[in-house]
Amino acid sequence: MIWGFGKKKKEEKARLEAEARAREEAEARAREEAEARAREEAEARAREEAAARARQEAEARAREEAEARAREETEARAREEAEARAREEAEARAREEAEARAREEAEVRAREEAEARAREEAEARAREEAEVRAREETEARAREEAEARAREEAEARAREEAEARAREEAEARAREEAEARAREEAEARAREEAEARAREEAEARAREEAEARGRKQARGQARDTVAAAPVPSPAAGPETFDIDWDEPQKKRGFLTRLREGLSRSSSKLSRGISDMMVMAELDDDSLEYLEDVLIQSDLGVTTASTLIQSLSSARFGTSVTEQEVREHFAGEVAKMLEPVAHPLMIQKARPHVALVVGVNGSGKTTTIGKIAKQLTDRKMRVGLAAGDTFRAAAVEQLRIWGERTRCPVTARDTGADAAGLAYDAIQESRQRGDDLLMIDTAGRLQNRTELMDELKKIVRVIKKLDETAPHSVLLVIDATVGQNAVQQVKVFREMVGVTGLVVTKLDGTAKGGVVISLAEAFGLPIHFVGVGEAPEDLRPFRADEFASSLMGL
Ligand SMILES: Nc1nc2c(ncn2[C@@H]2O[C@H](COP(=O)(O)OP(=O)(O)OP(=O)(O)O)[C@@H](O)[C@H]2O)c(=O)[nH]1
Repeated sequence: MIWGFGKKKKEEKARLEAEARAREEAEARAREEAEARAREEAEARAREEAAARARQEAEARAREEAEARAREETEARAREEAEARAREEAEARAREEAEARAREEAEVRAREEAEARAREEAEARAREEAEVRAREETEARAREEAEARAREEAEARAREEAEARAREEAEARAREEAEARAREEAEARAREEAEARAREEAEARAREEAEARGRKQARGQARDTVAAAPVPSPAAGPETFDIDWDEPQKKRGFLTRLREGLSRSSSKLSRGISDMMVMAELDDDSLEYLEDVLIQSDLGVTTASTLIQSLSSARFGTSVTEQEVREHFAGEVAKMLEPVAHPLMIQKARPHVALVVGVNGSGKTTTIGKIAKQLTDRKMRVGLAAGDTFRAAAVEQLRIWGERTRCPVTARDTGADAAGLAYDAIQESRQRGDDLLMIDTAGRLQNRTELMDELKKIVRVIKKLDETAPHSVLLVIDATVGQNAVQQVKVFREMVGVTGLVVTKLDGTAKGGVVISLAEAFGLPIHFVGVGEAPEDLRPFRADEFASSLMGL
C-alpha cells in the first residue's frame, strides 16, 4: 500500500503538469493567435491603407488625367475655333474679293457694252444722217436742176418772145418814123455819146495820169526806165507763136480725161437715147422724146430742134440703133462746133496781154494757172497780174500758182485800183520781156454795173500803153450754170468785147451741152475746156473729140 499512494501522486502531478502544459500551450496558442490576428489586422490595415493610398493616388492620377484631358480638349476646341474662325474669315475675305472682282468685271463689261452700244448707235445715227443728207441733197439737186431748167426754158422762151416782139415793134416803128427824124436823132445821139465818151476819157486820162505821176515819183528812176520801154507797134502785125497745145505724148491721157470729165453729160444723154431705143422705129413720138433728152442736157431748144430735124430727115420711119443715133448726133454736133474750135493764139506782142473775166467762182484764177503751167512747160515766159484787188485770198491764190509755175506775179494791197495795177503789170511785163501777161480780174455778176464799169476802165487804161491790147479777153464760163451761161456771154461781150471762151467744170455737171448752145448763139471761139482741177485738165477745144465724148462714143 505506500507504493500504491506514491503512484497516485505521481499521476496527479503528471496531470497537473499536463494541465499546466496544456494551459501554457493554450496560452501560447492564444498568444500566437492574438499575435497572428494582430498581425493579420496590421496586415489588413496596412493593406487597407495601401489600398486607400492606391485609391487616392489613382484618384489623383485620374483627376490629373481628367484635368489634362479637359485642358487638352479646351485647347483643341480653342484651336479648332480659331481655325474655324480663320477659315471663315479667309473665306469671307475671298468671297468679298471675288465679289469685288466680279463687280469690277461686271462694271467693265457693262461699260464696254455701253460704249460699244453707244458707238454702234452713233455710227448707225451717222449712217442714217448721211443717208438722209445724201437723199435730201440728191432730191434738192434734182429739184434745183428741174427748177433751173424750167426757169431757163421759161427765160429762153420769154427772151425769144420778147426779142420777136421787140423786132416787130422796131420794124413797125421804123416804118412809121420819118427817115429825116431818124437821121437827126441818130446824129444827135451820136454827138451826145461822142461828147460823153470824150468827157469820160478825158477824166479817166487825167485821173490815170495823176496816178501814174504819183507812182512814177514813188518809184523813181527805175520806173522812168520802164516807162520809156518802146510800145510794140500794132503795125508789126499779129504774128503769133506756133504752140502745139496737144502735145502728142499727152494726147491719149487728154482724151480719156475729156471722156471721163464729160461722163455725167454723156451718160445722161446715153441713158435718154438708150431708153428711147426700146421703140421699134424713128417716129414722131421717139423724135419728140429725143428732143426732150437733148434739151435736158442743155443743148438749148434751137440746137435740139436742129439736131432732131436732121435725124428725122435722114432716118424717119426706119429703125435705127442706139449707136447710129449717137453717131448721127456726134457728126452734127461736130459740124456745129467746128467753126468755134480755135486754139488760143498768142501774138508776139511782148507781151500778149490777156484779160481774164467772168463771174465769181467760174474758174478764172485756176484757168490762168493752168495756162501758165502749160506754156512755161513749153519754155514760154509768162507774167501774171492779180487784178482781183477786192479779195486778199484771190491774190494769194494767184501767187501760189505763180510759185508753182515760176511766173512773176504783180500784186497790190487789197482795195488798190485794179486798172492801175494792170498798167503797172504791163510795164513790168515789158521790162521782163514776157511772151504773155495774163490779168486776173475780180469775179463779177453780169448785172452789177459798177463792177462792169471797172472792167471797162481796165480795158481803157491798158489801151493807153498799147492800143492793140488787150489782145485777148477770155471769158471763163462755169458749165454747171447751164443756160445761164448764154446771158453771161451776152453781157460780157457787150461790155468788154470778149474774144474767146473757156468753159470750165465740165466734169462736175450733166450740162455739157451748153457748149453747143454757146457756139450756136454767139459763134465766139472756144479755146479751152476744163474737165478737172489739175493743170492737164484744161485742154484745147476740139470739135470732133468733144462731140463724140459728149455722145459717149
Ligand atoms: N471740177 C472742176 N473744178 C474747177 C475747174 N476749174 C476750176 N475749178 C475749181 O473752181 C473753183 C473756183 O475756181 P477759181 O479759179 O478760184 O475761180 P475764180 O473765177 O477765180 O473765182 P473768183 O476769184 O471768186 O472770181 C476752184 O475750187 C477751182 O479748183 C474744172 O474744170 N473742173
